Amino acid sequence: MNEQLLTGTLKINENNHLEIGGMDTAALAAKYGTPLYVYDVAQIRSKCRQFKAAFEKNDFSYQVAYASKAFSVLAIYQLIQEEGCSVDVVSGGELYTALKAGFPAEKIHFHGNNKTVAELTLALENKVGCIIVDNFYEIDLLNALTKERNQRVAVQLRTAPGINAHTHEYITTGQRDSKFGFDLENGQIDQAIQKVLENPLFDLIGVHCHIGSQIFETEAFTHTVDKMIGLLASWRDKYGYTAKVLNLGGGFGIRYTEADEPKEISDIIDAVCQEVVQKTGEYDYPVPEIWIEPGRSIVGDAGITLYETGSEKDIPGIRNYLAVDGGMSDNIRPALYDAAYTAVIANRATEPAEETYSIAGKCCESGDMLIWDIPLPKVNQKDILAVFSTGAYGYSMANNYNRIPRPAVVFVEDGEDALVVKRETYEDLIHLDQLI
Ligand SMILES: Cc1ncc(COP(=O)(O)O)c(C=O)c1O
Ligand SMILES: N[C@@H](CCCC[NH3+])C(=O)O
Repeated sequence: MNEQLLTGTLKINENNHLEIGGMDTAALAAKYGTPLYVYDVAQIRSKCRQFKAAFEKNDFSYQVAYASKAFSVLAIYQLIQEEGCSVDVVSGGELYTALKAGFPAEKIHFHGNNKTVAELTLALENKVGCIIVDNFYEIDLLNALTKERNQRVAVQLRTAPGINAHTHEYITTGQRDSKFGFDLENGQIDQAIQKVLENPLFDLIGVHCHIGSQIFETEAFTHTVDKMIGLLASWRDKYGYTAKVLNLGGGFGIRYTEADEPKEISDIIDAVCQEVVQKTGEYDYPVPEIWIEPGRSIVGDAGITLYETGSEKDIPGIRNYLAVDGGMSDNIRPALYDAAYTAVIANRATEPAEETYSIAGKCCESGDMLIWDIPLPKVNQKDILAVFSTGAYGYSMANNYNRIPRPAVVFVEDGEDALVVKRETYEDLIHLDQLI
């Protein structure tokens, strides 16, 4: 096993078991059952602190807003609050969860490309810190709602900056052909700012962009900085408007497998800050606060999923399928994006690889595969398979296909474990159903 995958508190203990947060994964599987999501709390804290420290080292005003779509449950909002970060939410449901967790409303940023009146009203009623306005329809809705309520609201305008970051085409959101934000090239962003400046109840604090997800190229971020500061300088010239905030979104890549080489958080933030200083200097523009919205890079490699191994189908000369007790119902990313993961037999972690397996889920779908062709020791039934880096967009995209209950989620830290989401029961599955 590649040692690089042992991030955070992951290690192999004296029993040759994978350990996380000081807890033996085989013991966790026995205690809570499988599939089980396990999060290394220290690693989440460390990521938040790395982002913050990088901005502080550069003497920047900033907000690190955890993009909670990556993993949105009560306990994560509590943890993010403890670490002094803000959050970004993209729906009434995420907003509700954050508020229920006691997250301070003024540190919640509300996103979405089709926010409903009910969602905007919930955001206004609770006085969220900022609404990131995505489109003309939303400007009109928010215009009407702020006037009706005579309520001032801080807004940012979301732009599609036309940066084509090198990533999977389905998760690239910053390019021009995108459903998100106002186009930068065709004048729509200028129409948008003019409309926003007309309403005295809008406090336009700045501009937002997000160029995609799982990005490794620092240049994609610095290039975005150039474009955005150019936009802000043009707005100062045309409208006499000076922004307080430049929000660069999220997208910082993590290691899923040995093939991934993510940059250090501090190196990316250093480069971004230097570029901001350089470009604002060129335009003689006041250095804005920089806000970012990391999701994956905060929780992604802090999470692992534990499965129990079950049936095996060996087709000699073709492939050896090894099925686990979960699959696309708890991690849809391989099926959706061809996302690659790697894994280890958690209860025999240092045994040498002897066979090649393809890890299948238990859903009634041929595409329900978690990992193709992974070398592992000879697997027994009821071994524990630990899949690495499942903390982002795993549980949050889990579903009940085939009426498979969603897994439990456990937080571990300093040798203590805490159940933060119960395993769904069959009773939960029919909870909303009604007989005719
Ligand atoms: C607007 C916005 N901000 C932040 C994120 C978080 O991205 P990531 O999890 O890649 O950091 C996303 C998702 O891609 C997003 O759409
Ligand atoms: N859900 C995606 C990322 C989408 C990012 C949200 N804008 C993933 O699993 O990688």
